[in-house]
Amino acid sequence: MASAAVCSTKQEELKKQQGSELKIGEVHDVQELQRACVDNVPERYVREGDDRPGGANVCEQAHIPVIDLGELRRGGGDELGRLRLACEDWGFFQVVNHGIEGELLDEMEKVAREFFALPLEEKQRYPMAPGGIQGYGHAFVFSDDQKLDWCNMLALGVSPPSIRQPALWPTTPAAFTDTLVRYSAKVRELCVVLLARVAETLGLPSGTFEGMFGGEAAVQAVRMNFYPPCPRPELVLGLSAHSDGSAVTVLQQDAGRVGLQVRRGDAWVPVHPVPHALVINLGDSLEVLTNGRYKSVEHRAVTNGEQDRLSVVTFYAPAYDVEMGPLPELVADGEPCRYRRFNHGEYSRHYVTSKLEGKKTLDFAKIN
Ligand SMILES: O=C(O)CCC(=O)C(=O)O
Ligand SMILES: [Fe+2]
Repeated sequence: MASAAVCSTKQEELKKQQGSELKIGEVHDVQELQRACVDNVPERYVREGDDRPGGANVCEQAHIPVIDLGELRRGGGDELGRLRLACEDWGFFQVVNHGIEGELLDEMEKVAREFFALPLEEKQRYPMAPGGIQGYGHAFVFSDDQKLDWCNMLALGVSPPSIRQPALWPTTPAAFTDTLVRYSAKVRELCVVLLARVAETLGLPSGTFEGMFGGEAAVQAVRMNFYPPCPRPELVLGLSAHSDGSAVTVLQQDAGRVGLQVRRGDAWVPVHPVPHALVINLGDSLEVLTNGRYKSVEHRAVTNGEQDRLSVVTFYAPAYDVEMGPLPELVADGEPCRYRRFNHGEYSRHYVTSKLEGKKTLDFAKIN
């Protein structure tokens, strides 16, 4: 769900039915492949041409901006101006002084790592249905000729309660649920603050997004991505290039392990983790609401031969029944309206039933 695109329970049932008809072929558990000490990767993981990582189009010189949320709170310097630039120019930035204690981030990382370290049979007690989006497995696989990502995932709907599937929440490690609940509450607060500041950068009242997202009904989902070391990292992707369907995404990653890359023109810019900073990116929903003033930006994950990597990713989006479309304030005189109006649940459904393929899913909303 490179989005808040977790289905409601009803949608989830629908997908399960669809899933039983999907022919997705053999999808290996990549940790098991890695444990088996294979020195090559199955053909379905091997990418071609531009889709391969590395090479001349990786730009080591550029870095996504770092925004100091403490400074923003104090109204110091021109941090709001820097945030505007980060949204306009990058769609990606890291936040420091974000108000979430490092200890809680560490706890979240610990329980997620403990989960992925469990034996396969234990993790398979929380299976993601073929074509499904919640549970342990591989999301976004819909056909047997589709390339696969070198990644295991645990994806869970967090909020509102109607999207939670408690049977898919691991009971081992014992602290998992409590930690995720505490973590998610803090991350949600951060999303609200960020969206308030983003509204200000657009000259809108700070409550604009929160007001229209449906309060408690706003959708929050989490995906934990675990990338084991890969014997042929130059051939595979950890996660295919995509934009997130969310309004805003909060990504926590291991200190010192680089894997996330952000599209910038024809180049890919690696994100070097700042300890205890969180990576923020704007998703498709915000692109639509801002009539393209701020764009969701493509990103992907690459693997390496030596170290595993974990990311804990929260997607925050409007409630499913919210009517989407560019905000009238952002369709300036003479400027065309670039996106049609649609229901957010409809977009979510479209997103989670499409494979990850750059920004293709957003064609759904674009007016040519
Ligand atoms: O693992 C990463 O760094 C990327 C994860 C991501 O983009 C996602 O889960 O949507
Ligand atoms: Fe993503």
